[in-house]
Order: sequence, then C-alpha cells, then structure tokens
Amino acid sequence: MESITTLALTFSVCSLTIYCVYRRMVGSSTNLPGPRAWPILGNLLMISRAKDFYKLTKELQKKYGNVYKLQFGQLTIIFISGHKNITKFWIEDGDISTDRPDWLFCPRVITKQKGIIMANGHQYIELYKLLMQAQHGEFFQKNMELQLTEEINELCECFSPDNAVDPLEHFRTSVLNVGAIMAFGKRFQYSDAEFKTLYARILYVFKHGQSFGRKETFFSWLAYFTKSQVRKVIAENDKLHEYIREQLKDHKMEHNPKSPKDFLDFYLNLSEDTRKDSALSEANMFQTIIEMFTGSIDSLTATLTIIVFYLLKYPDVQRKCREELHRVCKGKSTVTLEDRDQLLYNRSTIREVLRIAKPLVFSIYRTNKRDMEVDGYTIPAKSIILYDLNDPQIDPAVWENPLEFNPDRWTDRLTEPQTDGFLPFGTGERKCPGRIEAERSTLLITTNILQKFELIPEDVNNLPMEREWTGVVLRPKPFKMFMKPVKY
Ligand code: HEM
Repeated sequence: MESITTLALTFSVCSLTIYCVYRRMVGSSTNLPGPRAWPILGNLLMISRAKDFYKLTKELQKKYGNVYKLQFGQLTIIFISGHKNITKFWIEDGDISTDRPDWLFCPRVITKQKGIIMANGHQYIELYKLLMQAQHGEFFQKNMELQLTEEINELCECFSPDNAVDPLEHFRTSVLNVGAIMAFGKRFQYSDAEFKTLYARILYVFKHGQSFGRKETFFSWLAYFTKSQVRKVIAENDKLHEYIREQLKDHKMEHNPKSPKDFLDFYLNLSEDTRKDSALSEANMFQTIIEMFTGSIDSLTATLTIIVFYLLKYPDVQRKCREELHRVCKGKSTVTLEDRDQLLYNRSTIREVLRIAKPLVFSIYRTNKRDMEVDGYTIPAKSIILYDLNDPQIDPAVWENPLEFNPDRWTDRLTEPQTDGFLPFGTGERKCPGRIEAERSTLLITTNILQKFELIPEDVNNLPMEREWTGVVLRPKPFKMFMKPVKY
C-alpha cells in the first residue's frame, strides 16, 4: 500500500513539474499567434530547418500578422514588426521597452553582467554617455581620421586591377582596426602578431558567444556538458579583459588629460570618485570595449560590403559619386571629413543603401517593464521581444517607390536630424552607441576607395540581389570585384 502511495506521489510530483516547466516555456503569452510548438524543443526544428531565418520570419509575419511568438526551447520570443508598432514602442512609449532581458543565460555567464549591451538603467546610461562623449571629442576625431587614412592605404594595397577579390574579409580586418583606433587610439599593421591574436579572440567571442545563435541560451543545462563552447568563450572573453587591462596600464603612463584620443583616455579622464561608481568600474569599461568590437564587426563589415555591392550593381551611381569626389577634392590625394558637407551625392548614396538594404534587421533582444498592448494583443511584462527594424524603411506611406534604389530621394532630406522611417542604427534611447564613428568611417572608407579606384564586377551576371542571413545581419551573397586605379 505504502509503495502505491509513494508511486502515486512521485507520479503527481513529476506531472506537476513537467506541467510547470511547460507553462514556463510557453509563458503567459499563450494568447499570441504563432506556429504550434513541440514540448521541450518548441519551434527549434522549424527554425533550424529554415535556410534563411529572416525569410522565415517574413513568412510568419504574413501568416500571423505583426505580432507573433516563436518558441526557442525554453524561451518564448515575441516578434513585433510594422512601422506603426516600432514608432509606438521605441519612441512614444520608449520608457517601457528599452531594457534588455539581462537574465538570459549566455550573456549573463559570459559577460558576468558587465558591459553595455545587456545593461539596464544607471549602468547603461553611464557607459552610453562615456562612449558618446568620446566620439564627440576633438582629439578623438582627429586621431581617428589620421589613423583611418593609414588604414585605408593598407586596405587599398590588398585590392588589384588584375585579380578579383571578395571584399568582405578585407573590410572585416579594417573594421577591427576601426575598433582598435576607437578603443586604444592606434591601428595595427595586418601582419602584426598582436593584431592577429586580438582579431582571432574577438571573432571567436563574437561567433560563438552571441546569445541568438547559442543553443545554451535556450537550453542552459547544455553548458554543463564538456563539449559546450560556452566555457571557451568565457575564457577568451576573460583574456580580452586582461589584454585591455594591459592597454590601460600603458595609457596611464603616457596619458595627457588635455588631449583624450580614445575610449581608454576618456575613461582615465573620469575623476577617481566617478570611477568608484560601479557602473564605471574597470570590468564594465573593459566589457564595453569588447562589445564595441563585437557590436561593429558584422554590422560595419556588412555595411561596407553592401555599399560596394550597390556601386557595382549601379555603375551610373558609382560614376556620379566619383565625379562629385573629383570635383570636390580636386588636387587632394585623400578625402577628409572637411569635405563631408560638399559630398551630397556620396552621402545620399550611402543613406539610400542603408535604407534599402540595412544590414541589421532585428534589434538586440528587448524586454518590457510593463504589460504592452499591440494590435489587440497583450504582451505581458518581462517578455523577450525582437523588433523587425526593416518595415519602416520600405513603408510606402513614407517612401515613394520604396523598393527602387534612388539616392536622389535624399537630396532634400540629408540635413534632417532624424528621418521618420529611417533607422539603420535603431531609434529612441537605445540607438546604436557607435553610430557617430560608424557613419564617419563608412564615409571615409568608401569615398577614399572610390576616389582612387573604379570598381568592376568580376561577373556582372553574378550579383544576385538576394541576401544571406549570417545570424546577425543580412548581407549580399559572396561576389568578387576588380579595382582599377583611376587618374584624375
Ligand atoms: C554601420 C554600422 C552599424 C550599424 C548599422 C549598427 C546598428 C545597430 C543597431 C540597429 C543596434 C541595435 C539597437 C537596439 O537593439 O535597439 C546597435 C547596437 C549596438 N551597436 Fe551598432 N551599428 C553599427 C556600427 C557600430 C559600431 C561601429 C559600433 C562600435 C564602435 C557599434 C556598437 C554597438 C553596440 C555596443 C550596440 C548595443 C548597444 C545597446 O545595448 O544599447 N555599432 N547597432
């Protein structure tokens, strides 16, 4: 009799546990539409079978509308699209939805809750202020421009009129140097052993550490198996902290508070008292620097690649850009930021590429402080949300013939501080904190290349408009180009 009672009790406890786990998985957002989810796995089979995740989300949007949910193992993720919805949540009700879900397993164990990307409240605000202050600094800008000129020279040596190259890897190397200039005030020669180690570490942490692509984010128990890469990501991330600590030591020795030229200088310029604030601890600053590298490595590389792709696809636009450069920068061997205001067509072209083919189509995970109403559904507080940032950029209510690539549409809009429907860097309070440097570097790299080279596709018939999803960005499928030096 006793054993029957024990069995019944065990059965009840197990059933209750399974039921609770299932409820936790499905969450309280059961009223939201979405494909049927399997127990434990949720929709992971469907997601892993999809060749292109972004395309899948577009199909689901068509089927279920602008709000639907997907079950990633134990996590429910809510997808929100539509221009009106983005404006409502990011601008009108910005205070509700600017937070990150800081409880997600991977970022929590890898970063130990340091840094900016997963930070909320005071920690986020203080780090964001520091990054923005640096990018506005006079010496920071001067040093950036000087070092970028050297960077562009070394980059251009990799290109050739006779051998077609795939620009992607070359741009990625340059983007890492853009990060190094911002963080440490210096770029590295590509052959430098220290650079190669830094490059490999950043890339490893970026590739294997992002929460979106890591299965441990959705099944945290996997991290306890010896084969999990999470341990190696943590170790590599820790080594990056050590590296930045060494850089800080060197900075302390030669620091001139009057001419701060990089993030570490700006950090050292904070008073001792301010640095006692845990939001501005060394660990937070170091993790933020790592995140500036990882935040830019795919987004900026993809942006440069997409711009070059459009210039190959639209040779007339390329020609007009170069004509403007040669007219504005007559007699100068380099394009500089001084020329910026006169480079209207070049800037319009970059904007138009970022509108029509923005690389970062999703926000980083957000969470809502309170319940939110959207399209007739209630999104319970503390949900995990991904916003699709693409819809506003091709909304016919804002853009005439939105799918047509037309740099001229920017002629009268270039000086507007914020254009409705244009959010390549996100919008509202959580806008990309690297956007100032991203815009400057994009302009300098592309215009300096165009000033000196004609870009010619290796195979004009092999420039498919269809883009591929990398897990973070949408970018063109691999293509090759020749770079023919031009005289002017
Ligand atoms: C053209 C290139 C770039 C594009 C299109 C881009 C776009 C974005 C977008 C859309 C977000 C997400 C905002 C959100 O979730 O709400 C973001 C966040 C971020 N970006 Fe960029 N970005 C670029 C370059 C950079 C660069 C150069 C850096 C660093 C130097 C950087 C660092 C970051 C960081 C750290 C975040 C997370 C900020 C946070 O948690 O609030 N990005 N970026």
